[in-house]
Amino acid sequence: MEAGLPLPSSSLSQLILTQDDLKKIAAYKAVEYIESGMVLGLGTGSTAKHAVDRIGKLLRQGKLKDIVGIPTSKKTHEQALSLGIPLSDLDSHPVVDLAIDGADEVDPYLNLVKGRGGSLLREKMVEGACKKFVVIVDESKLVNYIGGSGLAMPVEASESLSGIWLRCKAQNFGRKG
Ligand SMILES: O=C[C@H](O)[C@H](O)[C@H](O)COP(=O)(O)O
Repeated sequence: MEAGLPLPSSSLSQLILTQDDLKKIAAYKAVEYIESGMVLGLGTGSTAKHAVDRIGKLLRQGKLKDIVGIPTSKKTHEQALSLGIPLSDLDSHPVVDLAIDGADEVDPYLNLVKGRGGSLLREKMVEGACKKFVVIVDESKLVNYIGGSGLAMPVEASESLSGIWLRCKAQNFGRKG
């Protein structure tokens, strides 16, 4: 199905949408928030991929102009390059106008689990620098509580991060350094 909304209402009752169709519809809706000239955070995963495809198409059609994309993974970098989306990084563009990405879980308070696709750290860097963050999910990602899917929980570990944690802990005990 080509998810070019709106769908004709007469055929709605006969449509059976796949999970991928739903991802695409959500992704295309998010892309409507993009304006020419924006610096965009480009998410990772099977849902965000539809958004990146759509951005590439709108650029080719001349409906979007002067977009700069900041990818959140090597895979997204390669996809965007193949679509001709101009790319940059946070050093050159420390403020991102809008980021679009999927999520692994969303609870009723809009808390998220992200990173099951393996790009948690870069996503946090890019999406933490954005003015607006649009998260696109199909209903399979909705949970009553974080962890409710019962699937793996992405965990981030690095020497520098544990260093930060140790420093915070030391300060809590009233020590410096
Ligand atoms: O690291 C991956 C990202 O957080 C993805 O946005 C997340 O895993 C959702 O991916 P998908 O859209 O493929 O379900």
